[in-house]
Amino acid sequence: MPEIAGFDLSSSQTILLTLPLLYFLIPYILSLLTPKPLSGIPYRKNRQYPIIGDGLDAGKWLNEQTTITQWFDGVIMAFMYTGAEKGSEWGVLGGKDGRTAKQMMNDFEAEDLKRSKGWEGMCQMMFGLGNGARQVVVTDVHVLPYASPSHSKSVSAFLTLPYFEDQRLQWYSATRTDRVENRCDVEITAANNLVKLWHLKVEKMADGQFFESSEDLMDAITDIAFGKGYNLLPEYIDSLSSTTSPSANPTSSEHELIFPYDPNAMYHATEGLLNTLPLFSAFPKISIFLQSFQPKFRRDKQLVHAFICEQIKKARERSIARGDERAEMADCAVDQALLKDGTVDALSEPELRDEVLLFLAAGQETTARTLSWGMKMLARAPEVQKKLKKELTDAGLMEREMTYHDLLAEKVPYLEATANEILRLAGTAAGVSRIATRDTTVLGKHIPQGTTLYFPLTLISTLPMEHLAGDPNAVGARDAKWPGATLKMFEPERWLNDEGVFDSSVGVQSLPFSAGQRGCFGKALAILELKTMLAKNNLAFFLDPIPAEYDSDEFEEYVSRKPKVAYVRPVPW
Ligand code: HEM
Repeated sequence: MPEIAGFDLSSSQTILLTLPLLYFLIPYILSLLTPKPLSGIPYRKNRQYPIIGDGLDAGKWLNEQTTITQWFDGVIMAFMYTGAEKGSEWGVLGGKDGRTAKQMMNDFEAEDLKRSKGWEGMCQMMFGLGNGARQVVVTDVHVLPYASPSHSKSVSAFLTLPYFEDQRLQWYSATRTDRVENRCDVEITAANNLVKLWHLKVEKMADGQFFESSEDLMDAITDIAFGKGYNLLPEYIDSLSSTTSPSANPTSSEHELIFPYDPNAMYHATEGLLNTLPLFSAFPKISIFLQSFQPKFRRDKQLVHAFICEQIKKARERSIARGDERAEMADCAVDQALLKDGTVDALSEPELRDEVLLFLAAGQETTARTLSWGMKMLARAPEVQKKLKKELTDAGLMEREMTYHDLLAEKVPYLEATANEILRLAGTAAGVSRIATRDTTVLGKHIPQGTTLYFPLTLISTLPMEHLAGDPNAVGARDAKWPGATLKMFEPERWLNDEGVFDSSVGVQSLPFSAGQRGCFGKALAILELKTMLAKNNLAFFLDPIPAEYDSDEFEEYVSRKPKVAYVRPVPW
C-alpha cells in the first residue's frame, strides 16, 4: 500500500489524489510540448497541437491529395488577405462548413483581393520542438538576398550527396557564367536530337493526337550532363526508327499516343537513386541509414557510381588527348566538372563523382520540369510562339546552326523574355529556407538563432508587390512596375521595355533560382539549356493547343514541381 507523509493510502484514495495532479500536470506537459510562436508574428493560434503544431491540419490536407506547398501558400494568403484573427482559423477540414481542401484553395483566386491592414510580410507555422520548429514565412522579396547564408533545411535530405553538407562545391567554376560563355555545343546536340525524335513521333501521329513530353525532356537534359555517355535520345531515336507503331493509351485517352520506349539500365538506376532522396522525411538521416540496407538502393547506387567513374576516366582521357584546359572544348557537363579552374587533376575521383551526382540531383529534374511547364505555356499561347519564331528567323537561325552568342538577350530579347517568363510561372522550386545562424531581426521582428525562415518563391512571383512587402509604402516605382492583376498570366512582353529591350531589373519578385550566397549555382547553365531547347523546338514546330479536357495545371512535388500531364502536339510549321 502506498504511503504519503506517514499515512497509508488505499488504491481508491491514491486514484483520488492522483487525478487532480494529472489534471494539472497533463495540460502542463502538453503545453511544454506545444511549439511556441514568436511574438508579434501571426500564427494559427487555436490550431496548435503538442509536438506536431500545425501538422494535424497540414496532414489532413495532404490526405486530400494536395501538396505541402498548397497548404503553406493557402495559410500565407489567409493571413495576408483576411488578417491575423480569421487567418488563424483558415484551412481546417471537416469544420462546420465541411469544405474540402480543393474548395478552400479557390478562396484567394479573385483579382480584386485587398491586403489586410495588419499584414507585415510575415507569418509562422510550427512543426516540432524548439526554435527549429518555427517556420517563419517571409514574403518580402527584399529580405532573401540578405538572409543568413546558413544551410537550407531541406539540405539534410541530400545527405547521400556529401558535398551538400559542408557546401564545398568545388565544381562551382564549371557552371559560372564565364564557363558557360562561348559554349553550347552539348546543349545544341541534345536539342537537335529532341527535334529529331519529335519529327519521328509526329510522322506516326494522326490528327488530334498528342503525347506526353516529360520524359523526352528529361532525357535531353540528362544527355547534356553526360554527352555520349548516357546517349538516351540517340538510342531512343534508333529504336523508334525501327520498332513497331505507337499505341493509344487505354487508361487515359485515345488521343494520347504511347511510344514504345526501353531506356538503358543506367536510366533506371539513376531514376531509382534520385527517387530515394528523403525529401519529405521528418528524419532524413534515419531514412538514409535504413535505405542503405535495401538491395535495390545498393544496386542502383553501385551502378551509378561505377558509371560516373567510368565517364570521369574517359573524360580525363579526352582532356589529355585534347591537350588543352579550355572549358568550351568540353563534350559534356562531366568534362566541365573535370576542368575546374582549368586543372584536369584538381579533384580526386570520388570528389568528382559526388559533384556529378549533385549535378544530377539539383540540375536535371529542375531544368527538365521547367521545360515541361514551358511547353504547356507555349501551347496555350500561339501568339507567343509566332513572335518567337519571327525573332529567331529574322536572326538567321533557320538557315544556320546557332552559337552561344546568337542566344544572348541583346540579339534575341523575346527568347530571353520567354525563358524568364516560363521560369517565373513554372514554380519549379516552390520555396527556399534559411536557418538563422544567430539571433537577428527581420522586418523589425526578433528572430532567435535556429529559427527557419521560409521564402515562398512561387507564390511571391504571382502576387502584387505591395501585398508582399513588409511595408507597402516602401514598394518603389520599379518594384511596382508589374500590375498585380496580370501576374498569373503568361506574358513574356512584361520583361521588355518600350524599345523591345530585355530588362531583367523589372523582375524583382521573380526569383526562380533564389538569391544571395546560397542561391542556385547552376543558374547560368540552366538558362542556357532552356534557351537552346526553346529556340530549337520553336524553329522546328508549332505546338498545337491541347484541348482543355486533357490539359491541366495540376502538379506533383518532388525535387521540383512536375506537371501531372505535359502533353504536346508538335506540328512542323
Ligand atoms: C530551371 C532550372 C533550375 C532551377 C529553377 C533551380 C533552382 C534552384 C533553387 C531555388 C535553389 C535553392 C537556392 C537557395 O536555397 O537559395 C537551387 C540550388 C542549387 N542548384 Fe539549382 N536550379 C536549376 C538548375 C540547376 C542546375 C542545372 C544545376 C547544376 C549545375 C543546379 C545546381 C544547384 C545547386 C548545387 C544548388 C545548391 C546551392 C547551395 O545550396 O548553395 N541547379 N537551385
